[in-house]
Amino acid sequence: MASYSSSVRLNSILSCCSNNNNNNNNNNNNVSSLLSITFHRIFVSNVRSEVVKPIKAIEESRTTYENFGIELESENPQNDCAGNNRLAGQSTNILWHDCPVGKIERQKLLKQKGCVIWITGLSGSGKSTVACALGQSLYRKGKLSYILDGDNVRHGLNNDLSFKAEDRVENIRRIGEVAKLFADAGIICIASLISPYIRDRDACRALLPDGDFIEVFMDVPLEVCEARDPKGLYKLARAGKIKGFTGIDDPYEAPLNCEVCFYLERCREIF
Ligand SMILES: Nc1ncnc2c1ncn2[C@@H]1O[C@H](COP(=O)(O)OS(=O)(=O)O)[C@@H](OP(=O)(O)O)[C@H]1O
Ligand SMILES: Nc1ncnc2c1ncn2[C@@H]1O[C@H](COP(=O)(O)OP(=O)(O)O)[C@@H](O)[C@H]1O
Repeated sequence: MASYSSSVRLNSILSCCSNNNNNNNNNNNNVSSLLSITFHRIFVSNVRSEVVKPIKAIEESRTTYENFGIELESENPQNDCAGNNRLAGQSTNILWHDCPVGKIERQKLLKQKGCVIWITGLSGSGKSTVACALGQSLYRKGKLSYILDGDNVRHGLNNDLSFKAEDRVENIRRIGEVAKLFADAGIICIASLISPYIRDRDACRALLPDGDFIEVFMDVPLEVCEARDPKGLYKLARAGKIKGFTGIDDPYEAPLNCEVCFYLERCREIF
């Protein structure tokens, strides 16, 4: 059995993330090579999601839920449990403050291109495993990356959020914003979370320049994830002890046009 990390080959990720030219060259141009190397089991699609709306990270503009086109369905959709309005941006009379040292300078310093690699899939599909393998390989190549793992972020920043639909939306929104900051810092940000809704993932994509958001789908069937069940959560969900578990009694919307798809058959070749 090959180790997870040794099976990762990242030359294309590095070429995608390296900053040899400063013309903001689209990472998308390199995406094919990018993750085609990551694992032998990668399939690459060059087609970007049609769902993506052309909302871009215009620094002067605020990000609001309206940008995301999100309609929450709770009784008081605009209020979170603390009674705060989460729908509309609450910060008014604010102006963006620019610094002479920006993303381009930071990227030059780090000799890499900041971007977001967004790994989505069911619980147990292998998101964290792939995220760690990528992180290790990048580290060995001298590239600075940081993993935002859904489970881990819920221990801190997002520990006020449940798994209800509106809280998952907020979870993804916050992690999307944090990931964007990491990318702006010039860091290769690996976000690994279930992120079950297409619209939320596309909203995160729309925060970044074209090509800087690489969506990776762990296309592993529910039966396989359930058989793995490393944390025993599927068993609890089947027993009705966890309500609203993704794939059991909560939805998962598979990507329509992600950049990279890990198929189970290919996974078997390695593991
Ligand atoms: N109800 C329910 N549904 C799905 N997952 C659950 C649930 N309750 C707890 N967990 C554990 O939380 C981890 C998923 O957190 P995420 O932040 O990635 O979820 S989400 O993106 O907001 O849907 C997930 O971790 P992973 O197995 O790494 O995916 C689970 O361990
Ligand atoms: N390709 C694979 N083949 C077999 N087992 C795997 C594979 N990838 C991950 N695993 C195992 O599956 C379980 C879930 O992996 P993990 O990365 O924690 O998934 P997730 O983060 O999506 O919940 C772990 O026990 C891990 O060792």
